[in-house]
Amino acid sequence: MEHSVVLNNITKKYKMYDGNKEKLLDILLPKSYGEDFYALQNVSFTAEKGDVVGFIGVNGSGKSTLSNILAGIIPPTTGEVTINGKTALIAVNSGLNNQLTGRENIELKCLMLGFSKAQIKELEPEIIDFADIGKFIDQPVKSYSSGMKSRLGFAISVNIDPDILVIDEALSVGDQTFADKCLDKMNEFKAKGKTIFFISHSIGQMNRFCEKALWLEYGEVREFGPIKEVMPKYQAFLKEYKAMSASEKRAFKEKAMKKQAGLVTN
Ligand SMILES: Nc1ncnc2c1ncn2[C@@H]1O[C@H](COP(=O)(O)OP(=O)(O)OP(=O)(O)O)[C@@H](O)[C@H]1O
Repeated sequence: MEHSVVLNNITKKYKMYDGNKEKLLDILLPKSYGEDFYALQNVSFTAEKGDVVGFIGVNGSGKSTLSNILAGIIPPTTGEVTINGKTALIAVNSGLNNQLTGRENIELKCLMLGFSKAQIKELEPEIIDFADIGKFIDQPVKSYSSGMKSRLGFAISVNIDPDILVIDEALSVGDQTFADKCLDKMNEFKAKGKTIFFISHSIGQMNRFCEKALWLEYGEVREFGPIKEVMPKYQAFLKEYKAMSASEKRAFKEKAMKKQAGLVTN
């Protein structure tokens, strides 16, 4: 098997700001808390070429942070990331320059990836056709709806022929027709043996599309394995979590936040 992505002991640490989050921590952790916040802690896993991995976990567990690290958008604080191939991230509100028009964004992204002017000229109509956003292609991206941004982001990412595709909630905006078109393209990529990381709030979509699942719990890997084995455990956890009383939920969240603030290690 050929390794596509190897993550070794990845940690992503953020500094806490003076915003609501700090106030929330003040309420939950009145005694003391670190200034640091660990969005990811000691995350290690290997994905083989052709793996289709779903990231699962409750809100704030680190799925998008991990996607951004895989796509090279942000670096980890510590740990090693080995990526064999060209990665493309498809996410809502990510990777597009708001000041530039859609067409200029296409050109910029392609230039950054090392495409020649001639290659860009050839690719551009395909991307514009896939995005299907009409004359908005020559308007600045800041005037786009989130669905339009997602369409353009998806169109660019799938047409630059990446080896590794990271799809973060991109199908949750926009209409069903476009989502179906994207799913077709994703299945085409899967059939070609490309490596795919997929985040969706739809458990059905994850079960249908992914072969493996990485379950993140407040920044740590709780399980990684075949989705058929991991998803039922995650769903059992969700059921248990939903059945908790308000005080049990609070205790669970408090423990997680202390962990993420680096105050407890287990
Ligand atoms: N730039 C940042 N500065 C500080 N904290 C951040 C930053 N980005 C993310 N975080 C925090 O890191 C944690 C993980 O966030 P992330 O967006 O990766 O989670 P997620 O699993 O994708 O959540 P969701 O399902 O809600 O999208 C969250 O508590 C979030 O508030």
